[in-house]
Amino acid sequence: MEAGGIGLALQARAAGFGSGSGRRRGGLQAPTGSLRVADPAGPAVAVRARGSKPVAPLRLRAKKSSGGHENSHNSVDEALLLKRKSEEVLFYLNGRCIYLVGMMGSGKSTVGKIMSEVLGYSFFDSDKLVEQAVGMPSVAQIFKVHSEAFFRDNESSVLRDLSSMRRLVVATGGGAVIRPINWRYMKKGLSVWLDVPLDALARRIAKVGTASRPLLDQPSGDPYAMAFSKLSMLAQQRGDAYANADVRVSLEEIACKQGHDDVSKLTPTDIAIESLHKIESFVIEHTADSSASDAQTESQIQRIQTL
Ligand SMILES: Nc1ncnc2c1ncn2[C@@H]1O[C@H](COP(=O)(O)OP(=O)(O)O)[C@@H](O)[C@H]1O
Ligand SMILES: O=C(O)C1=C[C@@H](OP(=O)(O)O)[C@@H](O)[C@H](O)C1
Repeated sequence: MEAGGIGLALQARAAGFGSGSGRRRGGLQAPTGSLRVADPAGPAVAVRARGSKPVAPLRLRAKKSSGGHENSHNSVDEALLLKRKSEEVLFYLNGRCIYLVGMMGSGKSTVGKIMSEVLGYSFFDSDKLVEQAVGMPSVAQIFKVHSEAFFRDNESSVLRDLSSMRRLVVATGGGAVIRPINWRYMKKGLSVWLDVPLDALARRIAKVGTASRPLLDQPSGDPYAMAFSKLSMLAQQRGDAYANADVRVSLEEIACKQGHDDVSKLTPTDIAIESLHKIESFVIEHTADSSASDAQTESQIQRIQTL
């Protein structure tokens, strides 16, 4: 699927609104739904969950991204480096999707948009797709009106539907890594963990506020201290879940390579370049013997399932 020229219709019936044809999980009616890719060059491809009944499709234009960060390109050199790297990586990717994982505020959306732009991929933010599927304006409201479990069910449905598509960069929600089934979907493409120190995350979150992130939302207190303490707790609960990603992009490592130790000096473009570089190395290493690497991926998924 090429960026820009694709209309994406999200047909979804949210959990609890349906007639009982979906999976059951934890006492909830699991969501059913589908993402439909309508390619102007050909017929619409419907990827529908078995038993799901589509209702009024929501039209969602795959966004051609603009980077979205004031300081995304430091210099012409950086932009050229990014472009050159993306051209190399495209060859190896062969249409596979990229899933960005990482804690809240790690830059999945910001870096993901830059990557999608240079790769000519479409960008999707899975939180936004969940909001559309459920028909609510924000994740915060979904948590409040329904529950976290309801949100997670819908998140899994969105990832399942995305997993049958190609040429996407997907910014996943920070908690998508906790469900093994989501890894089965994400392993259809390449997953990239943006590993950002908690201190930097808390500083970013304190700057933008926590209203859109219900797990961090606090009515009072010092924004940085509250964000730091909640993020630390979540990081501990999530343990090694992020490390299931195919590649890890450590901001501390990038800063170190640049000869300093201040991750706040790194631009989203620096991080996008490093992500592409790591993806390239991973793919080269794992395509040497593709049948062996398929088996490796399957055994990795089995390990995740049994954790
Ligand atoms: N490299 C960076 N340096 C400084 N701020 C950043 C960087 N990357 C992202 N941000 C900012 O941090 C906040 C969270 O970024 P976002 O991309 O929304 O994270 P996520 O999608 O992982 O939750 C945003 O305000 C964004 O502008
Ligand atoms: O870490 C998490 O559990 C969550 C992260 C959020 O996404 P971002 O990582 O994009 O903020 C969003 O999915 C929800 O608030 C839960």
